[in-house]
Amino acid sequence: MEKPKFKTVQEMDIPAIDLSILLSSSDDGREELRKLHSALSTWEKQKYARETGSFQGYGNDMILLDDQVLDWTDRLYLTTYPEDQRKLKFWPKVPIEFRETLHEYTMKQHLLVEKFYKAIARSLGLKDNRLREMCGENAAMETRFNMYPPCPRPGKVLGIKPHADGSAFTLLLPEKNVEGLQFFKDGKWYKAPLLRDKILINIMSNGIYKSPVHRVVTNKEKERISVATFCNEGPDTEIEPVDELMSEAKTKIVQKD
Ligand SMILES: O=C(O)CCC(=O)C(=O)O
Ligand SMILES: [Fe+2]
Repeated sequence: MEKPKFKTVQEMDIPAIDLSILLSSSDDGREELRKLHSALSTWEKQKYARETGSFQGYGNDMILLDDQVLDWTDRLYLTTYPEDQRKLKFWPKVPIEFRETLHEYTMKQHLLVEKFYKAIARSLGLKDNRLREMCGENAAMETRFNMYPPCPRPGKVLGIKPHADGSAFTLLLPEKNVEGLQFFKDGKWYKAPLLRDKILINIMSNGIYKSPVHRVVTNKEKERISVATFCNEGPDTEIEPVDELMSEAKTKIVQKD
C-alpha cells in the first residue's frame, strides 16, 4: 500500500520545539527557548498583520511599483491620535503594557506637539495658533515602530531608503545604542549621533524650515529599533504655506491640487 503523502513538520516550516529540554539550562535548552520565542513573536505579528491597501498593522513597505526596492525593516504602523481613529485590532496585546504605554506616550507627545506648533509659529512671526489651527481640530498622529534586523550585506542594503518625511512634524525616538540614521547635506551623508532623547526632524513652513533628506543604514551584527511619530493635518483638512510668509520674492512652494 502506498504511504499517505504528508509533509513533515520541517517541510511545512512549522517550528518544532522539544518540550523535554525546553527548561534545561544546557545549550540545547537555550536553543529550544530561542526557537519558542521566535515562533511566538512570528505568530503574534501575523495576528496584527497589515491588510492590503491599509498602512496600519505589522508589515513592510506597501508595494507601489513592480521594480520597487524594499527596505530592510519590519514595521508596526498605528494611528494613535485622535483616540477615535485608533484601530485597536492592530494594537498588540503582548507585551501586556504595550497599549497602555503607547497611549501614555501619545498623550505626552500630543502636549509637546501643541507647544512646538506655538513655538514655531512664534519664531516665524505668526500668531501662536496659526499653524495649529491650519492642521484642523482632528490633526492626526501616526506612530511607526521600525525594527531593522541584522543584515548580512550592510554595504548593499538600506534599512530605509533616502526620503524626507511628509509630515508636519516627526518626533523620533531613536535606538540608544546602535547607529544607523544618516542625514544628507551639501552632497554628503552625515551620521546622526546616538541620543537618549527624541529629535525633531521635520516642519512645514514654505521652505523656511526644511525637511531634511535622511536614510537608515543596516548593521551586520546588531538589530536596531526606532519609534517615529508623524504628526499631520486632519484627514479632511488641506494645508498650504501660510499667506503671512508669502512675499513677491517667495511664492508658494507647496501647491494645492
Ligand atoms: O530609524 C530611524 O532612525 C529613522 C526612521 C525614519 O526615518 C522613519 O520612520 O521615517
Ligand atoms: Fe523618516
